[in-house]
Amino acid sequence: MTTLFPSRRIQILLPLPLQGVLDYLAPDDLALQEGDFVEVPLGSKRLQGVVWSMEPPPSDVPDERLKHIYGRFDLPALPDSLMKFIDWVAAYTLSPPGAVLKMAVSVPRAFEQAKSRTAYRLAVEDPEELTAARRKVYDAAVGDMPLSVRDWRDWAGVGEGVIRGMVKAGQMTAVEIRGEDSFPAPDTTLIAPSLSTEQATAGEHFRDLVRKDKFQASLLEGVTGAGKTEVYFEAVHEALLREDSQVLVLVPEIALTAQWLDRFKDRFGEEPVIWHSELTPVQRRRAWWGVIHGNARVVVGARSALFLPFRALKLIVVDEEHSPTYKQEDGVFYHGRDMAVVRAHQADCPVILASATPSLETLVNAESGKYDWLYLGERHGPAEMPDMHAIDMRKFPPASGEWLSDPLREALQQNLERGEQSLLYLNRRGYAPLTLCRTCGHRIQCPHCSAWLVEHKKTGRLQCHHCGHWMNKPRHCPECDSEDSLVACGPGVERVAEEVERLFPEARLAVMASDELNTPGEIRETVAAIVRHEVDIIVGTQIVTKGYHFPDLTLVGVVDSDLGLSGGDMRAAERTWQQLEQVAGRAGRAEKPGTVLFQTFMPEHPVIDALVSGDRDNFLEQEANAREQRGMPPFGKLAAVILSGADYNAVVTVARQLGRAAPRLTGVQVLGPAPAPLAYLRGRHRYRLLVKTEKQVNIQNVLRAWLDSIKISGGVRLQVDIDPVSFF
Ligand SMILES: Nc1ncnc2c1ncn2[C@@H]1O[C@H](COP(=O)(O)OP(=O)(O)OP(=O)(O)O)[C@@H](O)[C@H]1O
Ligand SMILES: [Zn+2]
Repeated sequence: MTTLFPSRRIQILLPLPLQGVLDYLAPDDLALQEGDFVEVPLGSKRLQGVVWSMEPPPSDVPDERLKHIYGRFDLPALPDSLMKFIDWVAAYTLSPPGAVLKMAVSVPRAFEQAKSRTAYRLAVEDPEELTAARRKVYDAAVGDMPLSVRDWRDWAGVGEGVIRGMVKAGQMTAVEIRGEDSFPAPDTTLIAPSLSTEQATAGEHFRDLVRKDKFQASLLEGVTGAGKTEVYFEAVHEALLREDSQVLVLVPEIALTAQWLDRFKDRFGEEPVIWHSELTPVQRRRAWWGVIHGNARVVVGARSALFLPFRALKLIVVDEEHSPTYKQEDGVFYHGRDMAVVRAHQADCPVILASATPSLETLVNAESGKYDWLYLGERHGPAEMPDMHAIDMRKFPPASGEWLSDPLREALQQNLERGEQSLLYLNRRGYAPLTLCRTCGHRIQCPHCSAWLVEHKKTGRLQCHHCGHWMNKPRHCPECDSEDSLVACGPGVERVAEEVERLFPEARLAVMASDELNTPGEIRETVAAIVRHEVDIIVGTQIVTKGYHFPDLTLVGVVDSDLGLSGGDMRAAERTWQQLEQVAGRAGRAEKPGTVLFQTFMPEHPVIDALVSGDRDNFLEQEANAREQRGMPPFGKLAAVILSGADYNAVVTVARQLGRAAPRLTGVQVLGPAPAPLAYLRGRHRYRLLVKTEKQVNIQNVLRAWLDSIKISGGVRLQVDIDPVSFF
């Protein structure tokens, strides 16, 4: 094609996992700047991309060979700080920049002009009068956001008829919304709760940092129930006092933050803008538009919110910064907490990492003075830290097929009699983790994964927790065909709940696990029922550890404190301590004192000792020393290379090639290849290699040189995980 108009060469990044930017031509008279959204031809397709550079370096491709862009979208440009962040994340994680860009712009119909449409908003006067189904809808409402009938249906997990019925009954009102409708601004004039001295000191420190308007990372550490949220709300408030400012709060699991949202609304009069992967397309688009146009002032979201196009980010908060859910382990592998610090650096604003159980990585940075370190040593109000005790299961073994020891049973009984709430914690979904044949010893495995199938009694199924494969529980052993010979081994929450029902038939029981509580609405419902004290005993998995505040909950029993301690990776002890400290932290958060009982076969284990004695400093110091001696993070660097494929031989061949080509450099050590602990996952065989380097080594360069030297074929997928968190 000959050029009719004078044009210039620009570089476009497309949201595709291609290697880099592509050169295009743009007409001279089209006002363009870096960050602009444009439409371009690629092959036979029309694609949306972003102008990445207006001054591309010289290339061998002559202008005549280049294609012209079609045009520019009427959207604000992608902010410079986000473009830098995308490049940085791509380089750090060894991902194509386009794959990272995709996370920032994967918004349905982001580029179209919005059409107006009808949505419905709740107008319920007295929730007590609602039918059970309508109550579900009411409880599912997260904020005042109007939704379409279909979105309400999905969100609340009810039929469309329920929604239409509510509209008819005047319990919902119709509103016309446009995709780019702006969000109401938070109210900064409301009266704040009065802070304790230590809360106020920390709060003032953060206000100061926000006023300075510069990058600074801080650790906000405080015992469970210390009121960390109130304290970082001070910083949020200060940031909101600035015109057009934006704030990002990351939380580990957005579906579980109903209580947090209520508190935000109490403090700022409005709901924040919510961002996570399960938003409906309309919600997603509206939030994204709000952020790029600047009227979304506070966003609370999952890790992916880091890639939203904030124009004027003045503060980032990472709540529960220790949480493993911040790590993304597919596509672009990244750690949300670490990337939040980078994002803040590029936006030149403060970042607050909050936790009662900070990660070792963050503690090391706080200790070295790199991060500011604020500490809250006391619970808010009259609440005291709970009493913690270990129950030595060697001395109090439960009968076969039972899981609660006598001391724990007695404590439950007494708590029931006092009319207080108890929580039994076991981080295992389902009824039993293993089904075994009594006759031949056969264990029922997933055909697609090297994992046992987990029995779920409620559905009568055996289910794989990795790939979702399931089968009905058979009467006959699939191996030896004996009838009624299959037995359930070990406990899951359903089985513990069964034991509680047997022991305390009069107690009102709630099971909280991600199986039972699928929709966010149902989780919200259960949480509300617990707060209303319509539940006496809760049996739950790790989803109950997520920052909940139940004033009448005074007893926490950990069914198996040793789960996760044996045979684990380098973070097993740290992670177990964090989980147990967090779950223990649910006890006694208001006037009534709390007790925590840890059932364990290893009462002398350092983790149990740290919990019971409260001497976490000593425990964490030992953990840090052990890691330092082995050159493990944060004292050295680590990366995992994961190979997978349907063809076992192809995977092994590539793994061996990589092993042979492993770099032999000082300060660099390659471990493996070895079959992954989960050697077969979703129908793919898996091998792993670990690269460990000294801190000053540029591990990305080492990896690039090494991995580029190998040709990968036979359908083998290679994934790089910098700073791996899990090692399965
Ligand atoms: N200054 C205050 N005034 C009134 N209420 C407060 C104050 N500080 C904290 N609270 C209340 O105390 C409870 C515990 O606070 P919060 O949930 O923020 O603790 P936390 O430090 O985040 O604990 P965890 O780490 O266990 O989640 C909440 O119900 C909160 O509203
Ligand atoms: Zn499976």
